[in-house]
Amino acid sequence: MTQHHVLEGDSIDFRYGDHSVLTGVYIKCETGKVTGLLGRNGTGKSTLFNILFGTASPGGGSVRWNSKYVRSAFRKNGLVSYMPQFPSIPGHLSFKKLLKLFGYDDDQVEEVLSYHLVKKHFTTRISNLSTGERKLLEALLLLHSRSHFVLLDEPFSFLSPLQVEQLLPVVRSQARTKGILLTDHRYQQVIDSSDTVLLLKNGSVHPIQGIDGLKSLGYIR
Ligand SMILES: Nc1ncnc2c1ncn2[C@@H]1O[C@H](COP(=O)(O)OP(=O)(O)OP(=O)(O)O)[C@@H](O)[C@H]1O
Repeated sequence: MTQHHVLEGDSIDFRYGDHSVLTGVYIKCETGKVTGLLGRNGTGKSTLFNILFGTASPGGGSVRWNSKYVRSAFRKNGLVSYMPQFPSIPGHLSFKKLLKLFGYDDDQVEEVLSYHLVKKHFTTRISNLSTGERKLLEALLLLHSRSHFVLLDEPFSFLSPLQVEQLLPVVRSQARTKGILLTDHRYQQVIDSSDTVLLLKNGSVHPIQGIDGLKSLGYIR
């Protein structure tokens, strides 16, 4: 049986100069679950992801893995993978070379090769793909990593409706063994794919129950 893991951000404060972005935020991500984070533009979702990943330091509060303080989560092998908002995989590589670079074993390579897009573009230079194709390949790459946690910043943006339909079941199936935290402006897809939905508003995180919850907090009309 797979061990249960929990990644938490607790009492997180973050500011850029005079601009307070996050105040006393608590967020939890656990293996076996998808946590969806919603929020309007500029509310601090990417900032929070960077703090959990360890590439930004909060002014206050802490990040914990299984109740133990963790300073730079990205430095811990196999702990957390992070897909930033904009495609970040190096353009001069092929997906095949990328898998080798990431140390994927034969089983992982076989898993990702089951996707039509991966098979079709296995040896294509990443720079020769469309933004949507790059984004989908990157999401598939991270979702099949051996990390306990996967953070996906806007995985559905740039994707066509069909690509979104392809990605959703992968998110769900990979959450059987991983903890997935995702944020996206396609709120219906976030609601559909998440076990827990949170809204970041005015620097704080609020638990949300479906569309009505989003309406009552003014995220949608
Ligand atoms: N380097 C920076 N210097 C100053 N302010 C910044 C910097 N980066 C981001 N901000 C501000 O911090 C706030 C949070 O930004 P962040 O990118 O985390 O928001 P977001 O919720 O991810 O937005 P979006 O949905 O548009 O991607 C915004 O108001 C933004 O203007």
